[in-house]
Parts: sequence; structure tokens; C-alpha cells
Amino acid sequence: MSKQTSGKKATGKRTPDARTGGTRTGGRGGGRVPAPATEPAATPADAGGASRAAEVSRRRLLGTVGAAGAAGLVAGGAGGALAAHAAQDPAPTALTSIGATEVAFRKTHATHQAGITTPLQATGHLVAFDLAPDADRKSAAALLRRWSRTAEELMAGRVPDADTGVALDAGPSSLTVTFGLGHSFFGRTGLTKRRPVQLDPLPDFSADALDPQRSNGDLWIQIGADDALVAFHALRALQKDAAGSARLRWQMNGFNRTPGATARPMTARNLMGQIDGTNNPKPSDQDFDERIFVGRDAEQAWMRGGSYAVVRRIRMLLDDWEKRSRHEQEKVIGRRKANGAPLTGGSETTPMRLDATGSDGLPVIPANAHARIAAPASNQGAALLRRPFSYHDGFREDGAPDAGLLFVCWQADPLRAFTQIQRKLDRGDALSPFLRHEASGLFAVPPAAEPGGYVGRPLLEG
Ligand SMILES: C=CC1=C(C)c2cc3[nH]c(cc4nc(cc5[nH]c(cc1n2)c(C)c5CCC(=O)O)C(CCC(=O)O)=C4C)c(C)c3C=C
Ligand SMILES: [Fe+2]
Repeated sequence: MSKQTSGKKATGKRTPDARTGGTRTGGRGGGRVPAPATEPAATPADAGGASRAAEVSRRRLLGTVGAAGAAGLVAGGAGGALAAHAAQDPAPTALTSIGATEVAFRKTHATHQAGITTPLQATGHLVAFDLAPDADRKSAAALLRRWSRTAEELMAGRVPDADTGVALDAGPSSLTVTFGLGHSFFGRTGLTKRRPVQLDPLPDFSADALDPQRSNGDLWIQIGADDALVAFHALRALQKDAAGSARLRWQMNGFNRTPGATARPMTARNLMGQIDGTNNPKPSDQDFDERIFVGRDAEQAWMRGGSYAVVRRIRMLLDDWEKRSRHEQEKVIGRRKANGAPLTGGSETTPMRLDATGSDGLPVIPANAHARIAAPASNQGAALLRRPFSYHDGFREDGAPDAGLLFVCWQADPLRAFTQIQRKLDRGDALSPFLRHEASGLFAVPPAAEPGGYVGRPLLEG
């Protein structure tokens, strides 16, 4: 049963947030707007998801539960204790816009899951699960139902009754939870006939040094949030939901720039210091949907509106990279480090002039420059949406940093996008000598859950 002290869903007017593409809820922090002195009336607990959630708005509690109070909270008792605190507090402190920003688990007309076109968040967890040995289609369906319900609750900033308290003081913080299915999922659930050919294993590439234990998996979850505790909290909740049904196969933790760290919103930088993401397809492009999302005529109807995620853990040989001069580094990519502009001039958004030559007669953007080789013009128009996280897992035995990119890319057809481009890169990209592909996964990411449904239901119950 939910403990309700404030009507979460009615706490204020939702406003678009330019940076995140999510919404901010008035009164809980956007632009440091003070929360309303009187909270709206409590909404009745709705059936299913919301009834599990303590509608104790975490925002409402900000500044009201001191460290001592929060530290004493334990699972099961947390909701009640906090509800009592919240009810006594007439003037909660508002959240910042970062904490208050909410990304919808399902939008009325959107068919895609959140976390694909959502702007990059500061923290990410990529996790793969394998179904339990005795799992079947029914138990897999039950798991995806539980996971979808938890994701919806947490993305809305609602706290389950039996909770650890880890994220209690924070708002939704742009949390997204995105679910995918691996090739092996279909055999485990007796659904091989409905497995899309797009999930056929990726080919080997010459630079691969893949660790099978950190690759693939029956199920995949991408968690992103602008607060590390919110992301961790979501991961723990989803892991608990999986108990007895699936077990963690691998986990990778990543990060991006913190919102507000730069004077103006800008394209992310990676750990090599490059502006990375400039020439990503944009939702405003005419062919964006066609390139990134599965079309209406797809053979597997349950994937229509979904997308395919290729996940690669790519370690950067930073000791080697950092020995190169800035000039050399820029030639490797074909763009300036400072502002991401192509070597042929202009600003970050100026198109590359791939045919321009210098006074020496050589191409200004070298023939093996990464941006040239990866560009649609070099790949029969192939394009993908890159949405990576950086990672840093300490140091290796040789003292080199275990750091790089959790490269996540989205496309309607991996064979025509990732595989096409990676094959080309494999044949002579100037960046490749500084990279090691250490793990790989390919996942079918179904469309968003329908109201009352869960992610993957048309496959599992269809
Ligand atoms: C198979 C696809 C790709 C892999 C793997 C990949 C790894 C990788 N890339 C960078 C850094 C940059 N990539 C940039 C552009 C770029 N990269 C790919 C594809 C893969 N990258 C594409 C399709 C593009 C866009 C090309 C274009 O149309 O111009 C850039 C330039 C800026 C930008 O457009 O984002 C950088 C920088 C790293 C560090 C990396 C592996 C760790
Ligand atoms: Fe790239």
C-alpha cells in the first residue's frame, strides 16, 4: 500500500526542459522555484504500479529529513517514517532543475522506449542478465512486467514501500531505464521463430579482443540518470526484481559530463578529449526514424517502433594517445579538439569538405581520419545514433588506465549500420591503433510499453 502525503502526479505543471528533453515539474525545483506552500490534495492510490509506491515525494522531503533521520531508515519502515516527517513539513526546499527533471517511461504518442533519444545523462549502468535455468516464457514475461512497473515508478520519482532509502532525497534526475533482449533470450523462452534476423551475431573484427563473460546476455538494461545515487538505486531495485528469475551476467558503469558543468550546453567530450557526437543523426532529420527505429513493415511485428542497440566496451590506450601532439590527434579524427570543427574549417556544425586538398595535394581531412571513414558518405549512407558513456575502472596490471568508452549505438538494422561502419573502420581507421574492443553485445530493444502493458508483451503474449 502506498503511503501518500502528497499527490505526486499533481505536484505542478510540467514544463519542457530544453537541456534534457524531459520535463520539470513546477514547484520542485526548476530554476530554483520554491515549492508551493500547500501541497495539492493526495491522489488516490491507483491500481498496480502506483499502489506499490510510497507517494512520499522525495522532493518534498528535501531538507526535511536530516542525515540522522535518513540514516536510521531501513527497508520496510522507510516509507512510514518518512511520511510522518513529510506530513509535518510545511515548506520543503525546492530541488534544482537537475533533480526535478523527469523523463516519461511512456509518452502518449511515442512508440520508443526512453533512453534512446534522451540527452546523455551524467551516470550510466549497463547490465546484462541471464535467465535462471528453469525459466520459461511465462516467468520471463512476469520479470519484464515487474521491471517495467519498477522503471515507470522510479522514472516518475516514486519510491517503493520496501526501499533502501538510497535515492530518497533526490528527484527523478532524468532517470531512464531501457530494456533489451539478446539472441539467447529467444531460445530460452521457446521463441526462436520470432527472433529477428537483425539479432544474428555480429561478425568478428580484426581488432576484437572480446571477453565472452562480459559480452551478450539474455536481457540487457541501460540505466541513465543525472544523479549517481538515483542510478544505483534503480539498478538495485531492478536486480531485486530479478531475484530467482535472472541473474546478473555483467555490469559496466559509465559517466558523462555533469549537466551545468559547462557555461552552455554542448556536445559531450570523451576521455581522449575530443568533442564526440557532433555528426549524430538528429531527430529533426527527415530520415531519422527510418535509420534508427524499426519500421512498420518489419517482419517481426513486435519490434515495430523498437531499435537495435550495439554495445561495445572500447578501452582507450590513453598512454599512447596522450603522447601524440594535438596536431597529430586532430589528424586522427579529422576535427579540431578545441571546438570539434572539421579540419577543413568553420565551426563544429560546418559540414566536412571531404574532397578538399591542401597545398601538398593531400586531402586536408586525411584518407584514414576516423570521421571520414565513419561518415555516411563513406558507407553507402549508413548512419547510427551514438549514445555512449565513458568509463574508468582503475588501472591494469601494466599501470595503464582501464578506461574508455561504453559505446552504445542505436539503429534500425545493425548489419547495415554498425557492422557496415565497423568493417570499414577495421580496414584502416587512424583511431583504431589507440583502441581495444573488449566486450560486445547486440540487443533488440522493443517499443515502449503500452498503457497497462510492459516492455516485450506483444512478443511474450502475442
Ligand atoms: C562502428 C561505429 C563507431 C565506433 C566503434 C566508434 C568509436 C569511437 N569513435 C570515437 C570518437 C569520434 N567518433 C566520431 C565520429 C563518428 N564515429 C562514428 C562511428 C563509430 N565510432 C560515426 C558514424 C561518426 C560520425 C561520422 C560523421 O558522419 O562525420 C568523432 C567526430 C565527431 C562526431 O561526429 O562525433 C569522434 C571524436 C571514439 C573515441 C571511439 C571509440 C572509443
Ligand atoms: Fe567514432
